[in-house]
Amino acid sequence: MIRTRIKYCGLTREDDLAVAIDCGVDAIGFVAYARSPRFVGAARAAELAELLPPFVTPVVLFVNPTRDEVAAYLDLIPGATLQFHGDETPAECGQFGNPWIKAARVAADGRVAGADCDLASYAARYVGARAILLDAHSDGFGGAGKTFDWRLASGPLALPVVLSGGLDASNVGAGMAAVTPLAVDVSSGIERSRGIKDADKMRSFAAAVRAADDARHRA
Ligand SMILES: O=C(O)c1ccccc1N[C@@H]1O[C@H](COP(=O)(O)O)[C@@H](O)[C@H]1O
Repeated sequence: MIRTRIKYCGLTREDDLAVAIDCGVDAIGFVAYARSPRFVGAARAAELAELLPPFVTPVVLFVNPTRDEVAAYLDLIPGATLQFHGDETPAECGQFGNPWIKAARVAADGRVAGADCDLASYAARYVGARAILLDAHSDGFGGAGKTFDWRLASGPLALPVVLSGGLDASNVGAGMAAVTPLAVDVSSGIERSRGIKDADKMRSFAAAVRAADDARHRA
């Protein structure tokens, strides 16, 4: 039985990274969106990525970047997976040759914000992605700590699902039961303040994911 992968996103500090690694996470996200309070520049992201052990994937998160912005991160972290949260086209996401993930901002009516289609059509459109990341529609482009109606994501999609948006230790098990994602991704729910992670919350979140996996395997 495959265990649910865990990605912690928006890390900015070495101490937080050490705890995340100790939690056994599979991926760490660095935010390359300059308007985010979790923003880290390419050099700082590379410094942090250097500390990752083998088999923990660095992910760099963009919102409508220029080609040069992405290239600046890839120069320093060539093996990074790219995560796109804006209105990037499939061709724009795929042009770097790196693995990439496309975020869908799910609105209350099941439509994908900025795309005027439902989730199934959106996933089919981005079929070159490694996965579709589901986040709640919010005023910004994501990372708002807001959940969406998980029932909207219970049907089959053309891509593996990364469940995200307002997850924390108290609700991630329910989200996993509703969506059966490949992975879960969290930022706000493991923070003390924007960009500053909380060790206890990181540990509780990982434990909650493991407990939900164990419960599913026993059922
Ligand atoms: O983290 C940010 O500031 C951010 C900015 C712009 C787009 C996405 C962003 N974060 C990602 O959003 C999801 C959900 O985050 P949360 O757990 O609800 O805070 C996650 O993938 C973040 O990495």
